[in-house]
Amino acid sequence: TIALQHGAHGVGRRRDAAMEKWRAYGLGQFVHWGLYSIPAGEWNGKQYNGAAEWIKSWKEVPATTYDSLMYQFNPTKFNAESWAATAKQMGVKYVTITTKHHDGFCLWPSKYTNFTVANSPYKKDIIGPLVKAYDRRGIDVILYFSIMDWHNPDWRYDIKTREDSVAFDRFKQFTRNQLLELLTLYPAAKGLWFDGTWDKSWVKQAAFADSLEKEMRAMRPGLIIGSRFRADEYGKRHFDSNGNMMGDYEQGWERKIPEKITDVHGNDWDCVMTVPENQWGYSKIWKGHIKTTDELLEMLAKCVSLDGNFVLNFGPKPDGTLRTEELDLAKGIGAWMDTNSEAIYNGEYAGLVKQDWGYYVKKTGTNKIYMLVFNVPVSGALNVVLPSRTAISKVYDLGGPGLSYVPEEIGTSTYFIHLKQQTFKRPFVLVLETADNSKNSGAQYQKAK
Ligand SMILES: Cc1ccc([C@@H]2N[C@@H](C)[C@@H](O)[C@H]2O)cc1
Repeated sequence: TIALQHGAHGVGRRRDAAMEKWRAYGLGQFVHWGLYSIPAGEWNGKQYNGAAEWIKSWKEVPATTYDSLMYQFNPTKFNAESWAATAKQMGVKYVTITTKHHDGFCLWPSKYTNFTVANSPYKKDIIGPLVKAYDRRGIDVILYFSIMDWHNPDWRYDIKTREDSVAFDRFKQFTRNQLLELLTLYPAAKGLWFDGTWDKSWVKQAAFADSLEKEMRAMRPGLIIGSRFRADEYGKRHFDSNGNMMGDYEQGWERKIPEKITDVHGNDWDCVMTVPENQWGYSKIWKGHIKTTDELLEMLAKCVSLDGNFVLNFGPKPDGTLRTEELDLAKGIGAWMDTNSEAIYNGEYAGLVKQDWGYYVKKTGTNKIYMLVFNVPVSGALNVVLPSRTAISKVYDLGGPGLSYVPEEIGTSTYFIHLKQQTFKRPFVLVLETADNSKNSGAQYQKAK
């Protein structure tokens, strides 16, 4: 291994209560809201074909004109309680909220810049009410913060000259000031979700970022920070020069999901996902495929089955309301979670052979296995292969307590669970209770004929 001053400071998973709680969340919500929500992907009647929250980077958009959107920010219908109630009904356990995106506009009244809600017609703090509304419903809050800040004249993409270095030193102090300000103003926040950290200017700040991370963790014991915040002294991001993960969980799964357990290297991780192909901020027109409730439920199941959390993005409208499509998805996911959330919360990788019918989830600390079924085979027989000397002692359906199943043993620790009905309208969950078979002779299952 290479001697590193600013590499990963912990190897393996954090075992403290705060991180164990994060690991158990299963389902989260992302909220992208800011000035970009006003143009919503359109400028002078032309469609921006990138992600709506990146419209300031479009050559058609003069930066100063974009920044004057601050004088239009007046979400008269914003109600933090209704956003949090929607999230609660959906069954999310944590929410990640943009405090400042790349454009530099702050949704809290920062005293380190004028480019904040305080100088908009709305005037009031947005972050405070959101933290309160979500937190009092038992939904933990994570604050999204973009290091890259297109509004701040001291921002640099790289540091080439003395002048760059002087300016960027000011920028680093500004960044530290804003982060300590956020932690001070919103002590209920459980973590920080960093973005905008890929440019050389920041990647070169291994020492500064490392000491800032230490300072923030000292200020807020248990604080959760992902792998995207800082690079090591060789510029390695997410995983340091010895291959150890930076931060507390892997933040690489943006709009993509790992295929198999070896893809996640035994680390914690979350997947952040958009409803359309690639829009985080509110976009008037959603082009391409819009994910359905069942698609999103399958993504959720896949993430939890591979030891991760699934975080679905909402892009509220400039008036502060949520768009219909997102409200409908929240309802659809919430309805499924009402019946099946037991298979999502406190779930982890079950270590069983993956089958075509769906995903296994093991309840942390138990021998309870959930089968989240998305693809019913024509045969109606769900194949289950358990570790040798393990038997199924009981199977039941989370959705219908009356329905029970008798597994047919077709080989050593290998079963078919025969489904009685043939049509299923919704994904469903079977619960397996397993027992050590080595001493068990009277297991309740049919011997193969
Ligand atoms: C190339 C790229 C950079 C930043 C992003 C930001 N990360 C997401 C979580 C959104 O905030 C998006 O704007 C997306 C793609």
